[in-house]
Amino acid sequence: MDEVMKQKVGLVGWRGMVGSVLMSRLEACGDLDAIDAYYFSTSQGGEAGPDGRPLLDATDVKALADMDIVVSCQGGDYTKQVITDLRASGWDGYWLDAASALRMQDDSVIILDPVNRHVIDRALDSGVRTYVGGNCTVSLMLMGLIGLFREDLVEWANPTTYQAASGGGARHMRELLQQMGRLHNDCRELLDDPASAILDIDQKVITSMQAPDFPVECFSTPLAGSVIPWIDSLVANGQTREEWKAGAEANKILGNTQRPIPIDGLCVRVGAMRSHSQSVTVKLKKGVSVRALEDIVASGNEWVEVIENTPEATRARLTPAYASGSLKIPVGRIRKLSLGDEYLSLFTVGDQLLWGAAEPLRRMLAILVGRL
Ligand SMILES: NC(=O)C1=CN([C@@H]2O[C@H](COP(=O)(O)OP(=O)(O)OC[C@H]3O[C@@H](n4cnc5c(N)ncnc54)[C@H](OP(=O)(O)O)[C@@H]3O)[C@@H](O)[C@H]2O)C=CC1
Ligand SMILES: N[C@@H](CC(=O)OP(=O)(O)O)C(=O)O
Repeated sequence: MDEVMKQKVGLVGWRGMVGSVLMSRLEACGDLDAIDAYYFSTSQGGEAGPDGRPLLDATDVKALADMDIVVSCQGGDYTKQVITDLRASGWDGYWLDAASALRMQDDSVIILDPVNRHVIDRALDSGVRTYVGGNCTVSLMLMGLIGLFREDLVEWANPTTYQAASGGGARHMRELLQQMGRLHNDCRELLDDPASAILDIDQKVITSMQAPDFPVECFSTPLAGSVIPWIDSLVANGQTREEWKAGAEANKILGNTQRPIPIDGLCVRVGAMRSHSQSVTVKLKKGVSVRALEDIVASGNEWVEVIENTPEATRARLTPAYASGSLKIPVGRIRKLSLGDEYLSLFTVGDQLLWGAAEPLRRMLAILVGRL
């Protein structure tokens, strides 16, 4: 029997942070064996790639056009640099992208198949060729809350996020740790002395944070021991781009083109490493018991874990420390607000490099090669 021809898949950005997570998932899930992988680089063309063959030049449109599928984790500037010429060359392969550049275009679909497989399948049937991973916070919110959206219970949602340093990229993660180390170092002597006064230690921390040589090149301000209630640029009405994405992207993912659900809130950077958390107030369309709501949330997908609303369970399993490095989507603190029976409060966490970036791409590739 003839062996089925494997599709040629160009991997761009595979050695970056998101790309590395994607590569390890492709390997762990056996997807690499199902494709004919070609490795590209914007800076190391010609050097040996991970498969021993020379890396292809990621800006070479002819080399890209030889692929059936291109998966890019290289960033939006790269996408903008090549996509127009690539499409203009007549290439009608599938472009899968982690960057936001093409997300809101009419001819692209935002991929999060446990949430919108129906949207993806419809797009594939109608010949759509561009599939883009969603913003990490948006994807993680929908992974946790999709049960509520499916039951048509959400009148509006108001998330407040607690976003990890990894959302800014690898350099930001390093800077957070440098800041933590600097704070510890500057108060170490007092900290080691059990008789020292806590306010003296605290003064050392304040002085350290405010020192002109405190490392703030990436965040522009201390994050360790602090929070930053601003992510990305200003768009309009005082909203940041990260906040704008919540409503715009979530409704596109859900396929709510006619009647978008209002989703807006505040995005905050905190000193977590790679898992984003968010506290969401949901205005329900009708009063439903907490017990029933827990079941509905749990039914969202196989990765959701409903966490009992107790201090023990919350501390053990509703934290970045628990979710990081896994596909788990814990959802907890599920309770009604004293504002009324239709006001639901909950908290959810997820690894922003997995469901927030690499995993939707891996799964879309698996869909395209018939593995999912
Ligand atoms: N960070 C995040 O949380 C998310 C990021 N994204 C998207 O993914 C894009 C890539 O993000 P991210 O993975 O964080 O970016 P990285 O900076 O980690 O990697 C991007 C590229 O930098 C080049 N590079 C240069 N020096 C090195 C080095 N020493 N080690 C590894 N790579 C190096 C590589 O390209 P080359 O081989 O061509 O030189 C690599 O593909 C973002 O621009 C964004 O659009 C999407 C969702 C979340
Ligand atoms: N902006 C996100 C990370 C990110 O890359 O988002 P996007 O894929 O929408 O550009 C964060 O800072 O946490």
